[in-house]
Amino acid sequence: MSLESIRYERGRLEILDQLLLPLQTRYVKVQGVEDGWKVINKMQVRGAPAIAIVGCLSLAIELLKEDCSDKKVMRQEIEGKLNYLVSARPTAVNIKLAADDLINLANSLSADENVTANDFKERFIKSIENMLIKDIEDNKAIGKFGCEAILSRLEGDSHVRVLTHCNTGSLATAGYGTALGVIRSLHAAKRLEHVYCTETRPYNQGARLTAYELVHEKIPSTLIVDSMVSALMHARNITAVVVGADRVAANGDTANKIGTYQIAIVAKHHNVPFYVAAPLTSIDMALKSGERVKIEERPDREMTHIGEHRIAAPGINCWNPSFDVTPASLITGIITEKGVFTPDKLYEEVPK
Ligand SMILES: CSC[C@@H](O)[C@@H](O)C(=O)COP(=O)(O)O
Repeated sequence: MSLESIRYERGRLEILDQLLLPLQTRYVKVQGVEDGWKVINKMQVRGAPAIAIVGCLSLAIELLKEDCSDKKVMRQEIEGKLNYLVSARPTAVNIKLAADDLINLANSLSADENVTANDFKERFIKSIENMLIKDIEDNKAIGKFGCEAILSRLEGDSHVRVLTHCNTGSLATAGYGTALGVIRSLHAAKRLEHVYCTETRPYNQGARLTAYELVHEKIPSTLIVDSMVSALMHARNITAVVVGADRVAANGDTANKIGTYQIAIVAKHHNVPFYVAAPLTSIDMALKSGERVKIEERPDREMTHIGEHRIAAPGINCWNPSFDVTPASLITGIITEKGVFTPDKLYEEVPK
């Protein structure tokens, strides 16, 4: 069974505390929007799709407890709470797009005279709950399309060696994963020889989370530190790089975990195809290019310490941007649940 980052049943939400992994497995209760904001902001739950789903589910939990018979009041509260949740982390677009959709839904339910306050609440909560199912379905489709795209470039039935960065698996989504879903699909098709995952400093999503998932799934894998990527491509004949995304602009520029950009440059140099695997909910068509993506800067402590242990010289200044933007020109294809798009065709071909 794959790892479960989000446990939900109506009225009850728990998330696997990713700050404690891989050494401790502890679920944290999310009792409403305030808790939702905190677990996202502290990165107890992280990964663009998981952030959106947990944020919205925290609202579902809160709404269920409330006894409100005025649809207009409910609509107004919903909008305020969603905007608050979006502010927990700024770079991933999924939660913003989900919030926009939910605000539209709340507006139309509120305006519809045939909808009672109870119907409003029920339909609104149901729509949030559906995100869990849809995310897994989308990830499986991403896995299939990505697997086909990578294999289509090969001659015969040779096996592939893939490099990935950060964590894009079950822990970052409702299940299955995006880039890690592609890797899972290659493995299921018995065409994966090996996957290499980067440590992903400073928060170590690769060493702590991806490595944990790969070991758990018994997928043949090796951990490297971020500065080994060039050496790996030179020495190990990598077939493809697959990474996730926090926000893909309309021209294909992609914001993802810090370090993605330099991997894309190295891949270009070594003629290794570089894929971004992301659901359509990670594509921000309102943003022309990656130039204006707001890049979250995280506390120095993530760099200076590992756990409670200080590793950096006291007094040193730190710069800790959590994401970078890979230009579209370095990206071979964007793998979505609707197929694989080259960045230059993204805007015109992706179903709106
Ligand atoms: C399917 S997760 C895609 C991205 O969100 C992932 O690659 C990433 O950058 C996660 O960053 P994080 O800071 O851990 O939330």
